[in-house]
Amino acid sequence: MNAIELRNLTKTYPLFKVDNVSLNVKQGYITGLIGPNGAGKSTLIKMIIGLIRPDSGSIKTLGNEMPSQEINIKQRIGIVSDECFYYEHLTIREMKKMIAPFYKRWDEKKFNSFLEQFELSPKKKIEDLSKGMKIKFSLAIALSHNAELLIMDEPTSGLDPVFRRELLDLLSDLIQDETRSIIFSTHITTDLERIADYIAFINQGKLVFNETKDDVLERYTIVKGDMELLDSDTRDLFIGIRETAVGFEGLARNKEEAERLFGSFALLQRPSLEDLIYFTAKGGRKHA
Ligand SMILES: Nc1ncnc2c1ncn2[C@@H]1O[C@H](COP(=O)(O)OP(=O)(O)OP(=O)(O)O)[C@@H](O)[C@H]1O
Repeated sequence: MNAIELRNLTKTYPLFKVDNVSLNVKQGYITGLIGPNGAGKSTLIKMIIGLIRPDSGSIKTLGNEMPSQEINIKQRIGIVSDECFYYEHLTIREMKKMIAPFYKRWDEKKFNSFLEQFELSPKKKIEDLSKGMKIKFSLAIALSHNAELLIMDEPTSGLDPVFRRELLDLLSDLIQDETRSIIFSTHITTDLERIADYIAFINQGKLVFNETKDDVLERYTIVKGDMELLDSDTRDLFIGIRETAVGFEGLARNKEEAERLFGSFALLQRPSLEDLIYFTAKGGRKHA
């Protein structure tokens, strides 16, 4: 089952295009959305939550089509973002009073207990909340109406390390019953290394891959070696290469082929998600 199904999604801006993206977000798992600055992550998320309309393509969320079944979808999803969708001059309590009646499955007790857990005073005005507090507030709202799908745009970027770790634990607990799903865009790739099951990688508006984290980190490899190992044939294996006075370091698209080509002459290491973004962006820029 898929929590989200994107088919041939396209959105064209004067200087940028989300280009024919098809992507399944699996139900019961955490999918991390990664990519360099300006890759199109927020644009994609905004299309999923109905803030902007695609030029073409289709979006199905929890089995319902956007935009025709948007109201039904909004009942069942939670959106977490530091972009404020609230009235700044209201207090947390006043804002909650406006939001809660919209949700059929609103749980007041749960909301109050999240406010306590997140150390948010209901008397505080939205405009006086820090970036991290705004994320905590939108998280409390999202978790208090039993959302089946959480859509999170950089939820951990404004959080201190202690709460960030707590949030990641909370998200891991949430998906344990396998009915809930989370899509989570972030630049803090170590968060995804900790909790994501799937990684969807976007670069320059195109989907590069959407696979399990383990498959991704197994398939690619970092290669470190002397410059004389690089010729026109071996260079083809690399998505991106960083050359220095003493040698090179690159991301190879196929670990087995790198092992066959370089044998014991180079050092092969498991990449991090950050390596994937760094070398893909670097490779793209070099050949642009
Ligand atoms: N309303 C708009 N009009 C024109 N261009 C836009 C608009 N919104 C976004 N863009 C452009 O679309 C591109 C993708 O932006 P987007 O915010 O989706 O990227 P992102 O992957 O979320 O980046 P970041 O990691 O920096 O947040 C950027 O080049 C941006 O300038």
